[in-house]
Amino acid sequence: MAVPFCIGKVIDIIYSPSEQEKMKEKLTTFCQIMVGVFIVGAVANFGRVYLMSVSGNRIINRLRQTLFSSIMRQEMGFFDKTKTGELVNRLSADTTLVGQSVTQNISDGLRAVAQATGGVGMMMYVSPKLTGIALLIVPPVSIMARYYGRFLRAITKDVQDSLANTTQIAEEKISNIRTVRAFGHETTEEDRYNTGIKHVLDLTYKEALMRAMFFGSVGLAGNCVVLSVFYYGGTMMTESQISVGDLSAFLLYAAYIGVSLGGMTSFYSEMMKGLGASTRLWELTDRTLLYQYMVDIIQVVIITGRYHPGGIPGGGGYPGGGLIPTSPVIGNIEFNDVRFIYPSRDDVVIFDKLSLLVPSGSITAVVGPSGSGKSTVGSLLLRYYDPSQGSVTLDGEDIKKIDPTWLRGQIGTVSQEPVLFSCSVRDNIAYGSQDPTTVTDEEIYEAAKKANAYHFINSFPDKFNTLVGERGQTLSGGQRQRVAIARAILKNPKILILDEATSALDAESEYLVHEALERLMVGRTVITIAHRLSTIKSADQIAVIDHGHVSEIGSYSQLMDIPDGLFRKLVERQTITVDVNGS
Ligand SMILES: Nc1ncnc2c1ncn2[C@@H]1O[C@H](COP(=O)(O)OP(=O)(O)OP(=O)(O)O)[C@@H](O)[C@H]1O
Repeated sequence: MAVPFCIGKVIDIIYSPSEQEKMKEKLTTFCQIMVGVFIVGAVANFGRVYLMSVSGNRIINRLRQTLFSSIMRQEMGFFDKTKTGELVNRLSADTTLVGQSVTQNISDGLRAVAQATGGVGMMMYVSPKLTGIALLIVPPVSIMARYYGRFLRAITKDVQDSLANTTQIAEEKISNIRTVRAFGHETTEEDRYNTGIKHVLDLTYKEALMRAMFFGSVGLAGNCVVLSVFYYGGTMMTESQISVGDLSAFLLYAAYIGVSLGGMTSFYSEMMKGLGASTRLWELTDRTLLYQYMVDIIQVVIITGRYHPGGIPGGGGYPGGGLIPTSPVIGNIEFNDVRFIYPSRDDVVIFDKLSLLVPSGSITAVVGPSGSGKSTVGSLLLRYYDPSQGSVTLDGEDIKKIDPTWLRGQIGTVSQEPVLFSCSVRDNIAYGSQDPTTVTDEEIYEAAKKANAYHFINSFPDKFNTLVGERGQTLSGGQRQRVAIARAILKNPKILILDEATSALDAESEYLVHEALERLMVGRTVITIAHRLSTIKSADQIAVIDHGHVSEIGSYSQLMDIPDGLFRKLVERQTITVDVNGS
């Protein structure tokens, strides 16, 4: 801010009637001062750019961490409603936009504000009268900025929402490219994506129009002010109210302010964009951090009568907190008059007064028509969801009171379509352990052997280091199942939930999977959602779920003896599959 002042002084020195030597001396002093000012300015600029970039990037980093950890802690109902692509977009695009607002923008904006404030101060010092004229720009620009800011904030929110939508389309279709291709819908999907992107483009056209109008108007207002200053300043100089040096300095300050006004305008618009984009981010982070946290804490206090500082139960999906039973798990599970409705579909009652006792160490086969709620039994036991009425108990303790992480640590699952992560076979098996980094190779091999997976893994060129591709798609269905079984074996849980694959594996694969499962089931409490007659026959009890409750329960022969029984009908209709070997 010293530069225009110094230049003004230099001009006055040049125009002042004094001796040449004295003038030279004064000039040298001023130039020396200016060199000093430039050096200080350069160092300050370096510090500003470097520190603001570093701190800004740290803010983005922290924002991403908070958002991801918030997503990880949401309840299952949230994931039923929210799409993956949208969340990925929030994590990448929205955080970047908010990040840009705080990095580059705050730094440039603060600089512009400081420059404008300093400039006005210096102008006041040089000529209060002319400053009064220059400041006439403030009211119209403020009014415009207010409306423009509101508009920009709203439209940025819309743009980010639309972008999240299109990312969602892309993510879903890319990750399921096989299905898209099998149905020959590549062009349909392209069109759908293009429609989404076109919507984003249309919104940005609107934004561009407003932005152009705003910038144009502010520029015009600025130029009018400069013109007025020229006019009045010129008049004042002819009347000797101001020196030529002061007028030059004043005009330079006005130019400085013009530049910083431009900076402030883009600072303001980027800030509004950042605020628009951040709306959804805060919604997501606050959802857990405040609302869910409070709800869960209150829930724990009501249920357990105690306050658990880390105590956020897992009905909300939140890991950690709740009671950790000190006695070893026996494995008695009981569903008592459970009523359950999925949060994302609140008009359909899935269970009403469902009661089921699963004794420790026994195998219970859950059967029933498709959509009757067999898999939901497992979801309730894992506390992905909580019943709205009734309770699920483990060894007599309501699982709502128990620390969900601990609870899930006692339960192993092998689902119909086991999901593997896109890492090595080894890492996928090690994922079964509470701390995958401490698992030894021997433990991995042992688990793979028990799961009948050792030989096929060793036949791969990279053996246990073979990468399985996204969701394990480079493995066959039977191989995926056996890796999932190895993972469950490594976990060594007291309780097992098996969701039998409905799609038939070939005889060899079927045999190997079946044998591995039999080995896995020994000495554990097992709930198996069974589709094959052989699994059902080997169960200690069979529970038939129909119309939201257990309609029949007993052994295979007991249920087959019920003349008009549902189980008998299911077997006769061959809804339950007879295995390849005829059992
Ligand atoms: N996350 C969810 N949100 C809303 N409704 C759901 C959800 N998951 C399942 N449902 C519904 O709940 C009902 C029971 O589903 P569930 O998967 O438990 O049935 P199932 O007996 O295991 O079916 P299948 O034998 O066909 O696998 C179905 O009507 C299903 O549409």
